[in-house]
Amino acid sequence: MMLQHKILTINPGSTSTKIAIYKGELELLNQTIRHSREDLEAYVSIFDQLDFRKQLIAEALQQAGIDIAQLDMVVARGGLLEPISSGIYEVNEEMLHDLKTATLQHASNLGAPIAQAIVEEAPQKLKAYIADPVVVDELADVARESGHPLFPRKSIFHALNQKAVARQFAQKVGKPYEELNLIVAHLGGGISVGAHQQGKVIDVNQALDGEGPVSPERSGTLPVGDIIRAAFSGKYSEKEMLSMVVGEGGMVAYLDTNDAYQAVQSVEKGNAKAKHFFDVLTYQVAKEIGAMAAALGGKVDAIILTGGLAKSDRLVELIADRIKFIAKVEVFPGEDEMRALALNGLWLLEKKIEGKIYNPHGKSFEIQG
Ligand SMILES: Nc1ncnc2c1ncn2[C@@H]1O[C@H](COP(=O)(O)OP(=O)(O)OP(=O)(O)O)[C@@H](O)[C@H]1O
Ligand SMILES: CCCC(=O)O
Repeated sequence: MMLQHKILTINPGSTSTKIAIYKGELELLNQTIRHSREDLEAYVSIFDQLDFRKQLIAEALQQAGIDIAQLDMVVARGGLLEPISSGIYEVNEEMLHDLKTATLQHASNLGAPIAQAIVEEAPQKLKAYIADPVVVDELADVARESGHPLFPRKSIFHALNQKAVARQFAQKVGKPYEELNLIVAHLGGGISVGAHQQGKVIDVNQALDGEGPVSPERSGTLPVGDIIRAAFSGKYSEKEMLSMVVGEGGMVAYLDTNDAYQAVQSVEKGNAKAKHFFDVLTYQVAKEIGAMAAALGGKVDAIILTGGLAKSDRLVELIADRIKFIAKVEVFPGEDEMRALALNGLWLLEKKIEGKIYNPHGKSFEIQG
């Protein structure tokens, strides 16, 4: 029987806020509200954009004829919280506090507070949730150390899309996700490569500002001694150094664009610089996949390529040629984070999964109903 729950999903990004409405698994609305650089520059911190973005969502819903009184749930993308296990979490005071005071700024920090503000305005009893935020942490103990006890590794990656495509693959091959060993490479503005061992991401590069392959907007792993010397050279401010790592690193630094689609097109037209960059990017992605194959002890059922860059046959081929000796390569081009949020909400409403409580000072507890 088709269930008819209505769910609003919200995904705040650096230059846009995406919203979608699902009725059961059916998508009724999927809209990207774009924010100009000038609009966002008016706000000192990402959190200051809360009312601005919430208001735009309210207007978009009104224009689409969606009444929040008809919603059964609001699910948003989670932000840079304390490390937590995979799942769907009800928005609570601790979560809102941690997001407001988060050291790392990321637009997804706005997901929970926007969702909460919307449910508070609803005439009916309505709850706000986040699902599989970027801080999902299932690292194996051996994967937690870096090379210095002061700097343990962190699990920050595209958990929402990685888990969603891994589950889609599992469904396709008719096996539970929890029985498969998969390597998932999310190739977007940032790149994360995760080792999924029987349903847990036991190792993954810290894709926000720490490790991994070069990507369209991020530098990935950099030679740390050279970075320290540059930071203390007096030539650069902290802000400039950080933007070399995220925002103005990677392809932006090499090719002066964050548009990988256009850059790949220019390779077809003979742009040697762009060709070299993508040879490097695909080489580094393949190396990271090799590392994750070792993390899985060589037992790999499949390698999944996903994200915006996986829409390019050229890039997929360059990566696949180097790693197909490990396992078969599956491609899930683009990302479907809105659907992944909605499905988490649906599974909760249908009681197929249980909601969790965000409580960073203890464990996550299952809640009733
Ligand atoms: N057909 C294509 N070929 C190559 N690159 C593409 C193609 N389509 C989109 N892209 C590129 O994919 C990138 C965006 O990917 P995606 O939408 O997964 O990233 P994002 O959501 O902005 O960031 P992130 O995935 O890190 O959250 C852009 O650089 C875009 O130009
Ligand atoms: C790794 C953090 C998620 C993102 O790139 O947006």
